[in-house]
Amino acid sequence: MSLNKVNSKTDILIIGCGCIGLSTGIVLLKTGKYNVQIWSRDLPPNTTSNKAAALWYPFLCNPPDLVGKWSAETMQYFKDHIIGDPKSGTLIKKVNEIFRREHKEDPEWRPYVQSFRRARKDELPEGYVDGFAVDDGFVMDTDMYMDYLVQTFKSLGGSIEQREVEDIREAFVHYDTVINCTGLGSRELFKDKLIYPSRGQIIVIKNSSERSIMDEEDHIAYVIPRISNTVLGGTNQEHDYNTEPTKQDTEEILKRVAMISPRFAKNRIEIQDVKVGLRPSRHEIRLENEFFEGGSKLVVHNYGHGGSGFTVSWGCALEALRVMEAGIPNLLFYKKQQQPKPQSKL
Ligand SMILES: Cc1cc2nc3c(=O)[nH]c(=O)nc-3n(C[C@H](O)[C@H](O)[C@H](O)COP(=O)(O)OP(=O)(O)OC[C@H]3O[C@@H](n4cnc5c(N)ncnc54)[C@H](O)[C@@H]3O)c2cc1C
Ligand SMILES: N=C(N)NCCCC(=O)C(=O)O
Repeated sequence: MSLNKVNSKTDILIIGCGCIGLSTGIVLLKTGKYNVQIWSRDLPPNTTSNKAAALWYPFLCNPPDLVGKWSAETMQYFKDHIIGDPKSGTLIKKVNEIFRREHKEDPEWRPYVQSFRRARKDELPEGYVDGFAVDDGFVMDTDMYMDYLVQTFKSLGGSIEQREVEDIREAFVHYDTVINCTGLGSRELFKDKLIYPSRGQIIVIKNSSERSIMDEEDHIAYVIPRISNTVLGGTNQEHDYNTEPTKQDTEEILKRVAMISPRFAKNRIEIQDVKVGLRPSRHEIRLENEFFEGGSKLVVHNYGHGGSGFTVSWGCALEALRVMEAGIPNLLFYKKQQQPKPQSKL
């Protein structure tokens, strides 16, 4: 009994076309063992992923040890396969996280990131006494990067269909193995009430700046320079589903950013755009197998990346491949179990 196979490759469906679904699809296609199709209700640029800042730096995401491992693997993957390609919209940019109070503890992901160091005094704006630094951090011009992922996925033979899945059994009609990269959509599709929105608003401006700088100690303030513009942020309103920007949040963000980067206090800021995204927040990333229909169908869950989807994307994609390949033999076993027993001749 074999799985759905065409041209001796196993057919896999991915639900979701955000940074997680696309990264996972690319990793599967690069093995040469799978035909991969994506079904997704929204396509770039209309995904949460497209609303991200985005830079490499763990944030609002757990569990800490795995996020550290997957963040480091993602940084290495970017260095090996992406940053050198100008079409990717990525740039190496030092990042500083700064604190108004002394911060004795290093971040939990420190053991995984060799380039981590403490900030120098000259990197701290007035009123800040401590900080972290990652000199080989990098940023993504999000829409450019998302288009790059779509093009890479398609160039490897992947196909994308705009299609909402209301019941996972729709997918099982055509596929034995499905990878769930629906982010916040898992709240409905898999009735996972542990995943909820954390609303983030950002401002896109013309000015650029030489580094990414963030204060996330008591509130959120960040400046993230990109190729074509700079992102100022942000907010983190849990269980808030409002996807419309508010004037109040814009004013709050500008006030907070002026404190971490005085140049924004002095210069007139030319706002190009204001965006809102709902981070898929969960107490921890769900990256595991779940069997359905008596074990004859496999769903690999890969969702709940909170404020770090881009930062852990490739580490999680590689883990999803490993988890899926550990699950498929059981699928075959269950399918064999369900085959009708040959009638005895006696
Ligand atoms: C303001 C803001 C700034 C951020 N900045 C950063 C940053 O600097 N660095 C970083 O690492 N992360 C950042 N993030 C977090 C990052 O954006 C998310 O972690 C990431 O986008 C999650 O990716 P995803 O693919 O899981 O989700 P999504 O991008 O939401 O993709 C989910 C996909 O599944 C589809 N889908 C859902 N349900 C169904 C269904 N039933 N049927 C079919 N399709 C379905 C959706 O249409 C969508 O295509 C930021 C987030 C926000 C809001
Ligand atoms: N430590 C961070 N990554 N914060 C700054 C980037 C924005 C972000 O991740 C979000 O708003 O979710």
